[in-house]
Amino acid sequence: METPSAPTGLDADPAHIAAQPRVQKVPSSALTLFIRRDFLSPEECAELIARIDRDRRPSTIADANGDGYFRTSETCDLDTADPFVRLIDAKLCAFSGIDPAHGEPIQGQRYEVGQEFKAHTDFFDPRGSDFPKYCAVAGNRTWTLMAYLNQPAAGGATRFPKIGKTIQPETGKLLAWNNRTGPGAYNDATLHHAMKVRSGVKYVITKWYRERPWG
Ligand SMILES: O=C(O)CCC(=O)C(=O)O
Ligand SMILES: [Fe+2]
Repeated sequence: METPSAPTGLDADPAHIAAQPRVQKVPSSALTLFIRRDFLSPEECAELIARIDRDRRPSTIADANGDGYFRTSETCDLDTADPFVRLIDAKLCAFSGIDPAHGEPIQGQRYEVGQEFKAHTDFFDPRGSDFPKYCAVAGNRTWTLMAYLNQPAAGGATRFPKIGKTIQPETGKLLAWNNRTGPGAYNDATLHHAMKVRSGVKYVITKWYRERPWG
């Protein structure tokens, strides 16, 4: 793995992301969304999958809406003391250019056949009842980085219905998007649906950044 340079910004600079090798910008005036294929190597993905399989638990949601099938996957809080996880985190922070202090610990998500995470935004609804619980200290989410760790045999795409874009899982492929349009302004065009896996198992990691330092 290359040694990532130290990130310094409090928010991602889209120009910093766009300037990196092999980065594609999804054409959309409504949403800043980048794709970087092969961001993680197959070996890095395999190491992360092993940790997710070992430590997974049922996923949860904020502002539960009464739909018990809204998010049926499993989640893993990757160990922030694990040197391998720290390397992956540094690589993500170098890509985003955001100060690591603003990052939540990386999570893993695992979906079996029929499991999904229905259309949602990663930012928390400032009017939602769970907002103080999740956002009092660090504020809302700013950027999302998400990497697919494998390619399930069928299904498991990530659909952004408001911009009409569906992204297929591929081992090591990274997505990065801005959840905000400006300070305190959250972008509904980030709505996305982790669609049902039809065959095989799907694994991803998610890295979310906050308006203020985490914890
Ligand atoms: O698994 C995916 O494709 C998306 C995951 C996601 O949206 C999330 O964990 O917030
Ligand atoms: Fe999400």
